[in-house]
Amino acid sequence: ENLDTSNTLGAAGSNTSQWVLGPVVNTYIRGRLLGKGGFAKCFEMTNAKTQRVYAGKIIAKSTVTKMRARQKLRSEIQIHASLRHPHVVQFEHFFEDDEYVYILLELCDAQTMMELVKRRKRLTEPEARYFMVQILDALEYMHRRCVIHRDIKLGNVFLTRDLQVKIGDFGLAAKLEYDHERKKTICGTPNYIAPEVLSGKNGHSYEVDVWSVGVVLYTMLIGKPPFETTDVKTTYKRIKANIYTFPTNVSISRAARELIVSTLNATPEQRPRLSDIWHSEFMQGPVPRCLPRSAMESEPTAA
Ligand SMILES: COc1cc(C(=O)NC2CCN(C)CC2)ccc1Nc1cc2c(cn1)c(C)nn2-c1cc(Cl)cc(CCC(N)=O)c1
Repeated sequence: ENLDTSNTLGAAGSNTSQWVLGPVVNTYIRGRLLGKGGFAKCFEMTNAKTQRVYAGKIIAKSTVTKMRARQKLRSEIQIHASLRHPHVVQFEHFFEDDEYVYILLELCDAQTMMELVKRRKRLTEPEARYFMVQILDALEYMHRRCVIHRDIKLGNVFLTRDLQVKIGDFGLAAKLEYDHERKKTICGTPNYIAPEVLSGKNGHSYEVDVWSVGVVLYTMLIGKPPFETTDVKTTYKRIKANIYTFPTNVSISRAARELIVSTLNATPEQRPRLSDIWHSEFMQGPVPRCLPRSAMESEPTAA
């Protein structure tokens, strides 16, 4: 191989890729396709030497042609690479060659909370608290580092084999340069988008992640998102008008309802701060220390 110091892709077979990292050659075996998202395809990638398996997001440069999209990708990599936390997907490495950008990330064997909630229909309140603790932990860490995730949704809450939460996908994240900075724009459509992002009047900040936590909590307990409709425009109208209901056939505690209502406040300043959510009545309830693997399939029976 040309042992130059840049990360170049050695000439190898289609499923194996070699990167010459200065004197060290890293060979990765590309495995099965795990899924697609945005410009990326995600494969299992195994480091031939260490046998460690990663989630490798591979983006064809030919699809990321506009400066805006390239800047977004650079920003995702820059922000994600700067984070290290037990409940944030670990950013391992990133390489590029003439055709592709490769982002090696921590593999989460149990996929995301979207699959879990789909399979279970809805979660119990103790289970929701178990996940909320880890999501709040990760978000407090990000906010302390002036990072807003801006796309917190079930599909971005990844789960390890032992059902530990790992927040991923920093494709819509933003780093604030100073504390009271208000972001004016966001390119891309967050699923659980906050009203102030839609109106764009006075910018948005950390409160958008609190809004999304409310949407995640509602979705875990009810089984579907509060503003979901068949078409995006109607969903946006409901978000702007703050129209959502608690279905009568699903019973949730008053404390859960109160926490959801407080986080889904149309006025960002009136929402609780992340630190306030810890002291909400809902979060004082019992929190399982861990969840049995069977929670992926059925409601844990009271031990
Ligand atoms: C073993 O680990 C996984 C397995 C699967 C899986 O079984 N996917 C099946 C593959 C077969 N098809 C038919 C159904 C889904 C899916 C995800 C896994 N793990 C897994 C996937 C991961 C990550 C960590 N860990 C990270 C970080 N980013 N991504 C990532 C990245 C992209 Cl671009 C797209 C997707 C899929 C959509 C989604 N949000 O889940 C995921």
